[in-house]
Amino acid sequence: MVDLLGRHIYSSPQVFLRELLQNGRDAIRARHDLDPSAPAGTLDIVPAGPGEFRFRDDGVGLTAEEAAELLSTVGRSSKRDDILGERREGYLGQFGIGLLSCFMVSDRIHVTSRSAKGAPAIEWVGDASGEFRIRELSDEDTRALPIGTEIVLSPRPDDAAMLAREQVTKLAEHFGRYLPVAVRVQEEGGSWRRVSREPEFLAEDREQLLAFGEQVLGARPLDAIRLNIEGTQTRGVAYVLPYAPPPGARQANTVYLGRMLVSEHVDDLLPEWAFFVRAVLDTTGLAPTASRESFVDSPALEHTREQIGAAVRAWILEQARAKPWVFQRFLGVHHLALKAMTLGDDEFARTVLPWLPVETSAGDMTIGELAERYGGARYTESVDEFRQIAAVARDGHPVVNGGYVHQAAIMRRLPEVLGIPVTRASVNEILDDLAPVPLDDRVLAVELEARATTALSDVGCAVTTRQFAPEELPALVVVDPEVQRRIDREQAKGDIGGGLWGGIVGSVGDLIDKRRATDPEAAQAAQLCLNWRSPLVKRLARLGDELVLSRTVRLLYVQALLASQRPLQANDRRILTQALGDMVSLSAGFTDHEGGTL
Ligand SMILES: Nc1ncnc2c1ncn2[C@@H]1O[C@H](COP(=O)(O)OP(=O)(O)OP(=O)(O)O)[C@@H](O)[C@H]1O
Repeated sequence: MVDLLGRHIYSSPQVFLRELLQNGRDAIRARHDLDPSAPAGTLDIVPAGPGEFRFRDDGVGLTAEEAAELLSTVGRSSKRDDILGERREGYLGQFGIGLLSCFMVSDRIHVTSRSAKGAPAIEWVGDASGEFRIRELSDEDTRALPIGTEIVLSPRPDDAAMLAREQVTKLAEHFGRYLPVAVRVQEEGGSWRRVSREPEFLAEDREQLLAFGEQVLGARPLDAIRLNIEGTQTRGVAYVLPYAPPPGARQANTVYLGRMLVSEHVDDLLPEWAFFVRAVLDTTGLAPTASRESFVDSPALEHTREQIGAAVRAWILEQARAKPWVFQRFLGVHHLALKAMTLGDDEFARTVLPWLPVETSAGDMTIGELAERYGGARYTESVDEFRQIAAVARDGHPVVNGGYVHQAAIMRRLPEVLGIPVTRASVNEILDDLAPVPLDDRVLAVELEARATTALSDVGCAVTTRQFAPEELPALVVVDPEVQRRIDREQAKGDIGGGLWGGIVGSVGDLIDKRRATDPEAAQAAQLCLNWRSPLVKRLARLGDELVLSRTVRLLYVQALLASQRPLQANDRRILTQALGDMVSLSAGFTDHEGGTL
């Protein structure tokens, strides 16, 4: 029996105290059902020390007949509706096995009980081998006993610590601190220490509620959302975490059943997306499993989960509408969760999206501000594209960086959800977007393009000239995303060498080459665009010295690569070093071809 309980039903012998607390609390409840004027109810625990462990309640007690039926038969319970087989409302027990958990810490269970129904008191003794005996006490002995039940356990030497004061006090607090009856543990000198109290997580006072949240989370919560799900009589609070939980961390919600602790790690009571809150709840309408450490998956549980989700969602909407400062703090910590929520929920998206900040080429702003100021938006699919485009995007048409997690998907939803027109900005369009060189300068510019393209012939980069702001930016490198991918693949091919991967990567590259042969525009995809507004570029166009022009163009190319925040490849670094060396030699008037790099 002990083995069965310990290994298959209960996770730890500690639960014996939970089962005793629960039986005591149910007995008090049953006495009140019989007699509403009965005392409020007390559970007294005398830890084992010099004497034995005693647990006393002033509940309904047991008659000889009840004890024989209920205590001596596994699975018999007075708290179950025998016709429906369901737990009776207001009671915690239902399975008829709880008392047996005491065999995990003691070989013998000794029960003395006097029933509120007026029968003679009884003594019931059961031992772990399955033997039990029961006897009725004399009238005199019955009169000497208070109404209620006392359970005495004699610890096995191995389990002595489990029944001693320190551990018993800890367990009584752990499981029973919020029971709606007085739970007391006897101190060394004989006085009583009360461990039960009103649940802080149901406190009316907000400050008290937040102070308790701080104890639960180890840091002050961003806010406390009160929960009250009437359908399953579930009440409590959801604390908004002030930090982002580690990815993949399981939810850890604390749940009480009829104010008795079920678990501090319930992970299926909240919707999955609500990982940024931690709930502390009391329920009476959900059914526990036999181990009493989680809840049975049922429509009631599903309903509760949905209702909690709705409350958390309503809280977010309320902050977005009425408390922008709280919403900003929330966003700072949980923006990923929030973005994910807007993808699947239109109504939520409609309210929250205007408040969501985005990075644009005209600075950070919210989607609402973007729509108000510019009437619409352009966005990129990647951070890389954004960097290239942002450098030259005109003020009237800012571009949103869609490269962050969920951002591009959110941008695509704006027309449908908020009616804001949105277009995808692509690198290919940038050059078309830029102003052409003035007519008077065209000839000079075309000449410069040809000379500069020759200077960069080894890197395969065509050069164009356009006008754009700011004039301090002399050049831009514009790389078609497909070309960028190809460059990366070539790089990978070089790194990997032959072998299987080299072969696969190589054949993908070949496919692209074939496409390019039939698509002349694609071949032009990587370009260096010189800024005709830059005084440096204009001077360069009038420069007669081909060598200085070539080295300057190569330096501008590397500088433009750096400006687009792309890491330099080995070849780019070689160009930089060589061009710098050459420039130093040239400015020193050094023209000897033998020793230098010229
Ligand atoms: N302290 C007590 N006072 C009065 N009756 C009790 C007491 N403890 C147990 N009983 C009776 O014995 C029955 C069996 O108790 P047990 O703890 O084995 O199961 P349970 O409380 O009914 O259900 P569960 O296994 O879910 O705890 C109870 O239904 C109750 O009627």
